[in-house]
Amino acid sequence: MSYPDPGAELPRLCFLSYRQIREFAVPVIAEYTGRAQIEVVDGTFGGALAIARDRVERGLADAFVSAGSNASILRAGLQAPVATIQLTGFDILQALIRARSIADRVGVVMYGQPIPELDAVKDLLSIEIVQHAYQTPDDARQRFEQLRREGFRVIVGSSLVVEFAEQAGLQGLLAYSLASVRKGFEDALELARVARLEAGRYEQLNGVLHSLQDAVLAVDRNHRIIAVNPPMQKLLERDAGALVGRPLDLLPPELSLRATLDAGHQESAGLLRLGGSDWIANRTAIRERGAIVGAALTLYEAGRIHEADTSLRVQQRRRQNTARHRFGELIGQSPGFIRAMQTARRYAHTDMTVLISGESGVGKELFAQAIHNESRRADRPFVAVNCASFPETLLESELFGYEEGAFTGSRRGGKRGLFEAAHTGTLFLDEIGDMPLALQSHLLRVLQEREVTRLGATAAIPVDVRVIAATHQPLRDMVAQRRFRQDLYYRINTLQLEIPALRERPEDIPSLLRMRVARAMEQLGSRLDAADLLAPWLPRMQSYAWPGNVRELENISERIAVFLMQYARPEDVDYGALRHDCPELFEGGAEPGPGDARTPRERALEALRISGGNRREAARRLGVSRSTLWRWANSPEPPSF
Ligand SMILES: Nc1ncnc2c1ncn2[C@@H]1O[C@H](COP(=O)(O)OP(=O)(O)OP(=O)(O)O)[C@@H](O)[C@H]1O
Repeated sequence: MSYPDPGAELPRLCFLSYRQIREFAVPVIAEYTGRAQIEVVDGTFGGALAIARDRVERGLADAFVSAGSNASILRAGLQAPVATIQLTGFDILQALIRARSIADRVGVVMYGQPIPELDAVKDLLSIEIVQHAYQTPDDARQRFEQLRREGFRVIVGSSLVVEFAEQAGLQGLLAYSLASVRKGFEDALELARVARLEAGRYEQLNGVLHSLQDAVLAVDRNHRIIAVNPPMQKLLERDAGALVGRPLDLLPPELSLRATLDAGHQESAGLLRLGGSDWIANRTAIRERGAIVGAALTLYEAGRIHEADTSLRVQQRRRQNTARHRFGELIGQSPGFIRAMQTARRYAHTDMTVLISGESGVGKELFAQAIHNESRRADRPFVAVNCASFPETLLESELFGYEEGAFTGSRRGGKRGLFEAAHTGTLFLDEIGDMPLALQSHLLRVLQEREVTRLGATAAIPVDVRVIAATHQPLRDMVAQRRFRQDLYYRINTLQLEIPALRERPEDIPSLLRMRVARAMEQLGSRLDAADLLAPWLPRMQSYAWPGNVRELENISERIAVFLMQYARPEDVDYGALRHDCPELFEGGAEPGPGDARTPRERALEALRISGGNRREAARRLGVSRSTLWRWANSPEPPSF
């Protein structure tokens, strides 16, 4: 017995037979040197199938060659190609001619069915021929014994029968011809070639199956497992050997593919719990020419989908939902501003809802971004929405998303809302006071339950979002007027942050102006020094009310930069001429007139004098709060900048 080299490139054939045909085939086997590796195995005593299975399991044979009953047994019991050495009528004729020279009574015992043509041959050869067919080796022996008892001395037959004859001292003649043996080997070679092609294809598919992170299992139409990849083996805590070929019923009922196999029922994104984890399950029917021949189950760990979802959201955030500003970029040294910064920094380290209040343009969004960027959510999305800039219905679908078909014109596949987009990050709700009352109830529900239900959907999606809201309106007054829901007010008002108006912190004006004018001049290509040039205007700027706060200051800074561009040298600047470019700075009323260079303290004292000491009136005249008026009036020195 010779074992072929498993790494060989040549097709590997396994020739399983009884001794007679084995010995007879030796010259044919020799012809295949260089074309195939042939292992010759003794298949006597019904052990052929066990040997063949072993070769299949160890991957040592691409195809098998055998004859008679052995071939039938292999075909029935082996998941591998089997070529049969077929007897032809010509083979039998040749054997009978040889037999005629020895005796005039010849017995024929063959595997399978009796050969009808033998009766015609009998007359032709003018000898007595009695034929029997057998199905099993025992059957073969009985048929042989019967002929022996009947006095037949020469028996033509299969390898097994020839062996019986020799053991009994009779003349046995093998019915096979070398041509039939050769044909058997040729068939086996062709089967091996096709099997290798299929194995290659299978290996590729198997490689794909094995490289998948998802757990995959497939069954044939008889509910037997035909494929199972490593993640599925791990999940089931059994290796492939213990699963492949076994009925699916042995596994937990959650994995059943019965409905898919029986009725073609497909399932996508079903949820099941197994091994202590949640899994998303897909069930698909495997069809061949329309008929269901098997089914496959794919499981994705729900946690992984979450991760993928988060990373997708993070990527999207990189594109659009990013907070750019940090505390380090905020300009301001006034006590009020520094207090606000310190408070905001403390808030950044919590996960609580913050309500930022302050006039328009004071920097509420800037603070919200800085809080986000200093929080543990810094590398997660920051999504900002201005509640005042959407009509009610649109704002609702923007915030909460909608399901496909939720309303006429809704997008296919639906749309996720900003709450979902901000998942794991921060949602900045600007101008929350402008949110319609009906929507306020919806928002409150989402904040309390920490899950959103898209419009038109039934299932809620859990969201982990920190909310920062901002308002320029007095929300408390709005609650009293029933324009803002009290319960929502208390829900979002957990941490309060008040950003003082710019006129209440004139100390911040010079640095903000210098910074903005310098940046604008640089962009315009001017080499003049903004800081020096601005100095003569500063008292005026500090006494101006800045109703648009820092946003207005930025706007005026740009106009100043354009104004200064017309001068080549600092000494040429006509300071009074700015009145034409920035008339608001030079308007009268409570504001200082043109050329007014008074300090805030002087202005506060003057206003108090005019108002007869009435602080409320003086503050109103100056456009500042009473506390600012008090601070200005009590500042010993003009504010430094
Ligand atoms: N302390 C600061 N330092 C630097 N820039 C600032 C500062 N405060 C505000 N800004 C700038 O002023 C502009 C207005 O700020 P922001 O949009 O944050 O104000 P807001 O209070 O949210 O306004 P609105 O209420 O109108 O939405 C922005 O360009 C911002 O960069």
